[in-house]
Amino acid sequence: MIANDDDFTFCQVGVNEDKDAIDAQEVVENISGLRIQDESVNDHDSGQASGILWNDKLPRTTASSKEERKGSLSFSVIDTSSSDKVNQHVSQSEDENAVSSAKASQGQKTATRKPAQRNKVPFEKGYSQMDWMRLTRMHPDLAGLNGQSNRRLVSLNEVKQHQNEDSMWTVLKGHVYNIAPYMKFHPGGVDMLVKAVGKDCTSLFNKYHPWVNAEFLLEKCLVGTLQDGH
Ligand code: HEM
Repeated sequence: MIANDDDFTFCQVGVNEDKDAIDAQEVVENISGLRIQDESVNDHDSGQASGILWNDKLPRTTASSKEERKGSLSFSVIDTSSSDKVNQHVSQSEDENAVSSAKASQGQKTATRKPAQRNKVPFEKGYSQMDWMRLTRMHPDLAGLNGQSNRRLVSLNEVKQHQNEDSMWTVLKGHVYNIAPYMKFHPGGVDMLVKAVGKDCTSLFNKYHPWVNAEFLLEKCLVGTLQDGH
């Protein structure tokens, strides 16, 4: 039954071991900060919530030092793919659940791994990711469209012209967003996000966090689609 134990290691947080798998899963889905790996929305949500919980106090570091730390891990996954995120989350919940039980099976590799240090900045009061989600629900025009359609084609030249306080446009994966409203909510900090303004930030975005579901996060900031060939 070791294999079964491994399958549900992170489900055991606060869960009676006698419960069957379905019960355990229900409980896990109700615990804030634990990830739910099958749904992109929840994936994104949990990534944010747990990220806030874990890393507020960590100092900001450069991308290269982040890589060094990752390289120093006994774990062989280096890139920041979604599966890496899953392991970080599992690792965290297992830490909280006294990993020191020292099971040595292969599936427990993640349990002994310390969560990677991250470059997150503490969010200001009122600027948590939950606050952002609330704002996206309540605000009538985050993109600043003033009635214009967000289905129009936008040239890169036009993107470059929007670099002021209220209107900061960027291109991400072919979509044009006004990220001005998101600035203070960005968990990586304003200083980082400001680098995206007026240009295509796709490669920067993918460098730091390819797992982030920006299509969902910035849905209400959509201004248009980047015109082919600018
Ligand atoms: C344009 C859309 C962007 C969105 C929606 C976005 C969103 C996010 C989110 C949700 C996180 C938290 C990730 C997590 O907890 O796993 C994050 C962290 C971060 N972001 Fe962004 N971001 C964007 C662009 C950028 C850009 C262009 C840069 C770099 C120039 C950047 C740098 C960072 C850094 C350094 C972190 C902290 C990384 C970490 O937690 O390890 N972001 N961002």
